[in-house]
Amino acid sequence: MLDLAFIRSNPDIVKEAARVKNNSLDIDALLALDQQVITLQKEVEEARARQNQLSKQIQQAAKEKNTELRTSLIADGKQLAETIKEKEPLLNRLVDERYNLLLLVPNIPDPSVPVGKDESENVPFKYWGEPTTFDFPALDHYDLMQKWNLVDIERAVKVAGSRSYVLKGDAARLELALINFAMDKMAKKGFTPLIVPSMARDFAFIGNGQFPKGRDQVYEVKDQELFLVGTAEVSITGMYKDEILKYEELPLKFVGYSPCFRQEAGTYGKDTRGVFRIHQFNKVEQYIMCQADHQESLYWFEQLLSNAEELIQALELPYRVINVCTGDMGDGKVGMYDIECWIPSEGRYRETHSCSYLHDWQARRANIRYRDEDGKVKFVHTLNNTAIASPRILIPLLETHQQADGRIRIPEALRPYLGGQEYIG
Ligand SMILES: Nc1ncnc2c1ncn2[C@@H]1O[C@H](COS(=O)(=O)NC(=O)[C@@H](N)CO)[C@@H](O)[C@H]1O
Repeated sequence: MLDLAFIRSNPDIVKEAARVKNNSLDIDALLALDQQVITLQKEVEEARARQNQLSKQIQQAAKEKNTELRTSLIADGKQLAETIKEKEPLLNRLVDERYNLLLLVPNIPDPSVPVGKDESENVPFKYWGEPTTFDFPALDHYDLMQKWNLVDIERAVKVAGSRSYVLKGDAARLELALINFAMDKMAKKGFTPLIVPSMARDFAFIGNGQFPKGRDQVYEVKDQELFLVGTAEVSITGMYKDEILKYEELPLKFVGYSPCFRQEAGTYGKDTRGVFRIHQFNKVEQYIMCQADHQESLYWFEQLLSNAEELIQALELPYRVINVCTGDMGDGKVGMYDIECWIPSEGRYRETHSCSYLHDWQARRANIRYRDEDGKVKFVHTLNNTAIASPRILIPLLETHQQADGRIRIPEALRPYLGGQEYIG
């Protein structure tokens, strides 16, 4: 959410942000509604002030035994009370309506963000490692997993329907190794490990930005006022709702693990083979709350990116980093880099990590503030990036490290988490 004062004084900037983000919100309609609220607010306040004045005059008239004046003042008071009774519910309804529209206002993308309509206009700007080639017939991740009995999709689908999977044997151990590896690495960098709830109340989704717009992607726990998170980011934002932190506490650095659940509405028929796009997965999430300063946010944005790069390099996976364009970045972001790992069987890079900074767009929605060194209360800035998301990361991992004899080499960095094991198969 943006500061209403900012929207009032910069309608064109906000309209341009909506345009480049394919956001259809009518900013003029929001501002017209805002004007209605301001006018009505003034009328109700003036009526209240008049009421206070009247009650003093009525007391005065009573003191002076001026019955005639007192009677007419009381009649005025009744008239005023009627006016307030009629205007107040309307004012409250319009304030709610305005709030619901404010939730749909996009953040302003940084000037460095490429303007584009969709992911085809994202801009790759960094490559690491050469795309893997093989001098033997290489298998894709699903064939590899079946070869080594690492997955059972049929039985998972029996239990949970489409886009489900069972990780078996070394794949199950590999996922846990990756999660521990990521948590350890991030903890060593001073990020506080968290294992957060995967069920959260609606205010956490509103605060994080998944509600109201992305509600169709979220599973609901029936009759419980609870929803399943698609990322630990939601739970962490919700944890700090309505709090006022001290600037000395900032930056808060979390590495949060949670099972993640996504309806993947609108992706019917896309990425249906294997475990690329599924309803439930596990993710280790980097999350930062820092002081409300653009340079501070940029610093942590770069830090979160390089943390993820370090992890991927340790897994020896070729990747590239792309600057996500306005049409693909979503409402809340100021800037967003995706990391895409090379998938040999597809002969292309595919997203495995997503790194964003949002200034105070989330913090304003979740009302997370801090008292700065001058004692001024401000909304914090928030940022997030994937550390590891599995099983998607298993796809480049298994494919890239398959050997001519069919076995899969385990990168050095993971071996301590697998009892020193060097190969799968
Ligand atoms: N449906 C899915 N199936 C498997 N993996 C997924 C799915 N959705 C997202 N992911 C993984 O989770 C990563 C982060 O998801 S994201 O929506 O892009 N971004 C976030 O959730 C942010 N909180 C940063 O992690 C993706 O890059 C991808 O690796």
